[in-house]
Amino acid sequence: MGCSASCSGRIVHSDDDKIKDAKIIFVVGGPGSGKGTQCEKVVAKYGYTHLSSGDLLRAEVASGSERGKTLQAIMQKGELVPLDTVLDMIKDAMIAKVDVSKGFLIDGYPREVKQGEEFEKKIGAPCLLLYIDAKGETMVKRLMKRGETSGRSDDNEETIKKRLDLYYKATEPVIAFYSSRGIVRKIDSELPVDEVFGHVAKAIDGLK
Ligand SMILES: Nc1ncnc2c1ncn2[C@@H]1O[C@H](COP(=O)(O)OP(=O)(O)O)[C@@H](O)[C@H]1O
Ligand SMILES: Nc1ncnc2c1ncn2[C@H]1C[C@H](O)[C@@H](COP(=O)(O)OP(=O)(O)O)O1
Ligand SMILES: [Mg+2]
Repeated sequence: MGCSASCSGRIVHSDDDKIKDAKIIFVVGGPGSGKGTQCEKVVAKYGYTHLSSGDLLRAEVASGSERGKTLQAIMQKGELVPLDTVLDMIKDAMIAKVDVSKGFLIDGYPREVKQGEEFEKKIGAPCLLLYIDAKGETMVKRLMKRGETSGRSDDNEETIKKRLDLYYKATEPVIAFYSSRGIVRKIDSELPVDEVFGHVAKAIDGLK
């Protein structure tokens, strides 16, 4: 299903089939928990493709497009951008890389259960969810520090508080949703970066 014979008679898999069959890892955790930090290390060790929804959105903002301006206003308030926007961006980015990718780290998505459901309808199922867990006060401290140099308009005290509240309300239920499927690995991100990565690597090595 979903395959078609090309003119030469070879079986051709559509882009949709290829991304559906890719190895997909969701990386979920609060703002400042260390998702991006760990993803970089996974890329270095395993060669997976790192797709951060936040980075994709910030690239759109940086392009100066009309859509980028709308997105910027939402992100500055610490709110979630519309589901379709972020899912389309992720899907396009996956299609662009699927032929050369060993697997995908989807960082910062899903941010709510509905995003997970739509991802599975339009793309495919994850084989692992890395739950990067840190205390609220740790996340705030890290983000305030990151804000000194990040240039991110959402790394300020007021927006950080809103992002954290939204994380607890909307994103934590994502973890319960996937726990029942047995694919969640909880990673203690209070530890030093390399120790955190030791646990991340163990979770990835446990994949078939
Ligand atoms: N295990 C850790 N210990 C101390 N600081 C960390 C750790 N992981 C990340 N950080 C720092 O916390 C900040 C947020 O990390 P980042 O990876 O950008 O988080 P996220 O992508 O989840 O928002 C960064 O400045 C990073 O250097
Ligand atoms: N999956 C998603 N759905 C809706 N909005 C998203 C999103 N991912 C990112 N955004 C928007 C809202 C976030 O507050 C902002 C920054 O996201 P991020 O870079 O993933 O933050 P962080 O890495 O600090 O957790 O971008
Ligand atoms: Mg990040």
